Amino acid sequence: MTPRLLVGTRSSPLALAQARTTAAALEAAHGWEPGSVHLHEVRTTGDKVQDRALAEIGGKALWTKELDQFLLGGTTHLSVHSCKDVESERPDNLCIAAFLPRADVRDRLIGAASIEALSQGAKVGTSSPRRTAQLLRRRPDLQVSIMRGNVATRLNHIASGNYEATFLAAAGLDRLGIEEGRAIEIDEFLPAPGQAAIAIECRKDDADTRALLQAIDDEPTRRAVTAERAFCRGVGGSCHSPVAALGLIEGDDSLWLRAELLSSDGAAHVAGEVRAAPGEEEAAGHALAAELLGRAPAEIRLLFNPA
Ligand SMILES: NCc1[nH]cc(CCC(=O)O)c1CC(=O)O
Repeated sequence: MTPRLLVGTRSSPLALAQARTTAAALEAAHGWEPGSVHLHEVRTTGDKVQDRALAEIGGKALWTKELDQFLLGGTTHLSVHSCKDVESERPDNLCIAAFLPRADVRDRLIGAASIEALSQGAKVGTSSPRRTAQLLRRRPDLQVSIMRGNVATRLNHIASGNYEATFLAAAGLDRLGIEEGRAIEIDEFLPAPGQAAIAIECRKDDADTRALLQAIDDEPTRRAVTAERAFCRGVGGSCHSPVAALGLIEGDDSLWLRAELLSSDGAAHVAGEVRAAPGEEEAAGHALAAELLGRAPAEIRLLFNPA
């Protein structure tokens, strides 16, 4: 069977699960035979480098560059990404044409019943500057060291005692059918911008694919993530910055955006919130970014590069 569409995806188990979900959503929305959307697996820079903190590599577009090349070269029609891993500044000729309905936005703590229950000075593994800062803010005694690899690798590190605990996104664990860990409430650990959302990109000038993707776009997720990403762009943040943001749609249809910036060791912290009417998400994200940067002490400001 000739594929209707070719979907670019990374080949980690989580990426493949997300790509299959996307393919199934497209097939269902358009009444296509199951299996008519095909996957094209792509290895990204982020997949190739396993031994260093990604922040150390410092490169941009670690999880997207190679997928973009297949998309822009016309091999694939669309790319499926964990929205959290998609830089807030993207190539001009690409667009996020659909978001799948967002999953559980919380982080789960693996290896301990709660943050308080971690032993004094425990070694906690994560490569996320946000999780590191949020954790040290509550538990400055802990020793945070870099932990990388896919979800299974990270769980193995805990099982084998290399680290006492780690954090993983509930969304990723759920998509892999893994029940381990305790969810940390968002008041305690505000998630990363875009966490738990799946972003589907295509070429801006590919009207056919855009129309097909329009059918599976989830409006509440789009509104929330648009505000979170605008906030992130406004502060000049990346996956290397201790930044958190979460939008929620409220009963009156307004968007409630909460965000925080931290210093690397969590000692300094600024947080704020804003509400936005439909269509104002982008502006609200930018306004909150300016407000928080304006209030942030120097040790936070130096971590960000506002435009
Ligand atoms: N940075 C890696 C990454 N990108 C997306 C997810 C999980 C799924 C999601 O947030 O959508 C993860 C792993 C994790 O943070 O546990």
